[in-house]
Amino acid sequence: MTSRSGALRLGTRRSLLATTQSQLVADAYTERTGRAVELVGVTTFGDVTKAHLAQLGGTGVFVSALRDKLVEGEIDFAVHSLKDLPTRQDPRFTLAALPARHDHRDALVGTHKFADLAPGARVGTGSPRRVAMLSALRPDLEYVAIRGNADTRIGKVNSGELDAVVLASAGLHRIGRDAEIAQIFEVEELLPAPGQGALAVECRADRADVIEFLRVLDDPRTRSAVTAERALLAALEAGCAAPVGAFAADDGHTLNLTAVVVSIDGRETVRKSAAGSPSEAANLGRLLAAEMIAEGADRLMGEHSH
Ligand SMILES: NCc1[nH]cc(CCC(=O)O)c1CC(=O)O
Repeated sequence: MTSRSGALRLGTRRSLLATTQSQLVADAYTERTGRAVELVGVTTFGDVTKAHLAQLGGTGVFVSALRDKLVEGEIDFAVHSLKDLPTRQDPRFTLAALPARHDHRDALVGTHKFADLAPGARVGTGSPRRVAMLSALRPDLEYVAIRGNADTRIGKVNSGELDAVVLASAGLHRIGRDAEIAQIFEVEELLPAPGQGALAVECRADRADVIEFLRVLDDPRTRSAVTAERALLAALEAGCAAPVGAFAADDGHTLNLTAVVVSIDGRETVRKSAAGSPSEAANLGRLLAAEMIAEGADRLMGEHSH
């Protein structure tokens, strides 16, 4: 509450996805509390050097620039894509709210559905997880590593350089590009990244006042689901580039978690599900990870672990 107007200051990167996500959270906060939120643009090193860093394990660059502003007291909170946040908790910060997740799935952008792509068609994605799982379904397609924001990626389809690209459905909806979706993959076909589609509202752990204000944005069922997904990812000791998919859903009574680890060529898979109490979400994730490791999941991850 340190802006002159008394509004909470929300620091945001300047990309279209980041500003849209921040505005969504700001609007939800204002709607629920009647209080204003002031958006503060933060230019990060990662934004200046464009897409390259984001692929070189550089998502941390985006996160840490906003965290620096939290530490300096220039902003009160920040909104991240949860799947870009490292699973290792930094004790200086807390996830004050995990708003309701609306779509966790991956989407195919292009003119054809996945099954209708011609053999040899070129499908763009920068994610080893997506390549591994899609290769298992369609080993006859060519998977092309691509970088950059959604706009750049979709541009490669419109220019004819690629036949399709795979992106998170949630991001496409948020930036208003959902009309270009040819197909949404169900989790039986393509398990999303842990935390995909969820937003993380982060503030300093020592700001009890801000934590209290932001609590209204938290959705307990989303929190238990993504807690299980991220505990599993952490227990697998998988790096952000590892071919790990996970999805959990909390119906209010039971938390169901499904996870998969795929070898990079898509030929070998360890896929398992477990159910438990939402209050034991982290334990459920760790338990399932241990079972998957016992079945060889760590060997499949190979060079992509850590
Ligand atoms: N890794 C980049 C990233 N981080 C969050 C999203 C989309 C929104 C989300 O998953 O919450 C994306 C793009 C994508 O994977 O298509």
